[in-house]
Amino acid sequence: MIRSDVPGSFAWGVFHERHPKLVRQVLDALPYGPAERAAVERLLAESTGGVLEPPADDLHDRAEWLAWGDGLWGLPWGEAPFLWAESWFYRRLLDATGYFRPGAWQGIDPFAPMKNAELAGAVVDEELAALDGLAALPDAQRARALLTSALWGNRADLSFGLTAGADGPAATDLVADDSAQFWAELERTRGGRVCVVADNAGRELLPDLVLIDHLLRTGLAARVDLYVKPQPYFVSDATAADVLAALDRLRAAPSAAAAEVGRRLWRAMTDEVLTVRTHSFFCAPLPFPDMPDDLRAEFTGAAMTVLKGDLNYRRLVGDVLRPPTTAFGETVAHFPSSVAALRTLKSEVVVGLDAATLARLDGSGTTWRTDGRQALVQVELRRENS
Ligand SMILES: O=P(O)(O)OC[C@H]1O[C@](O)(CO)[C@@H](O)[C@@H]1O
Repeated sequence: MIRSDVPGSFAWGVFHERHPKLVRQVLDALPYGPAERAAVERLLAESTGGVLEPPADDLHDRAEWLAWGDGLWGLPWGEAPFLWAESWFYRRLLDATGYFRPGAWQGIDPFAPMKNAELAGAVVDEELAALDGLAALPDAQRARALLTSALWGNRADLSFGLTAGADGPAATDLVADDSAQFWAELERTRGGRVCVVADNAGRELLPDLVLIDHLLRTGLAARVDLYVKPQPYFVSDATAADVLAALDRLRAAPSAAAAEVGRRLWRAMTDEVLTVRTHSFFCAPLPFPDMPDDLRAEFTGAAMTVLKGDLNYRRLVGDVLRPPTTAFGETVAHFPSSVAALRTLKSEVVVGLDAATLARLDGSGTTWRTDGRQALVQVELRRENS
């Protein structure tokens, strides 16, 4: 299990380098009062040098967190599993900013200013304008381009931008590519239900929505269930409000093709062909094998579940350091439907690489596991359910 108590490690850097910058951004972006500011600063101090204080009495989800943290309360933060500690950090940040408490800040997404700025950027118009050029392409070629955009859209993650620099690294490599299998399976199950577990809002969610429109428009999916977070999480993770903002951005885009995608998706939502769904599990500090039965039942029978992004990947294959040549299928046998992971590599976890690729990456002298320059499309089929 990865922990964040080794100075210099990636996980240590997330708590000791990334979170302080994030906290500054949050406090600069909204005029929180002294009580919220002090609570956020206390959280930063606790999470970088203190112990895990048990949840306060007034937390509405106190009982769940007490149970999830059983055996961890009172330990230094770095001794908790990395994914657990990150998840608790974001839960506590919402508490500190008053997100759940009656008052002026209730329901205010502390990351909204960053998400809004990203969505408003001129670069988004440029990205959407590219859709006009894709319209004339044959379906298969357009499909490839849309999958690629959804995949690399994961690089636009705002949290990642905090350490990667404004432009981020260049997209250079696909370390595993099951995309042919992805399209072949969707063709085989044509007309089925596809689940998409979203990751980030803004520049990742836009290409995700365009891909969903393609699946619906071409009949590869008759229905799509789009899963988002029930509350702000990991900085840029998409909530239902972010889906609506992205839909508006598409509908109002100068690009005719993008605006048409927005209108089609709007209709798809009103017709319940596209449903936006959520579940408290998506903000729980748990891996997918521990998902509750009601959510498991929703994925069961889907023709395919597409899991976007790094965090979903960690929850899917486990936040542990396995030999990277471990078969992907071995790590996702717990999942109730066929799965496709679309992810750029932004944490140390990776499986399903072939030995030659691994040797090349290890010999490259780069921080390939975490620098976001590599991406993967990994598919595992569960045919008895489709
Ligand atoms: O947005 P993504 O692709 O899930 O990536 C978020 C990643 O950023 C990190 O939070 C690092 O801060 C990783 O722990 C996490 O996997």
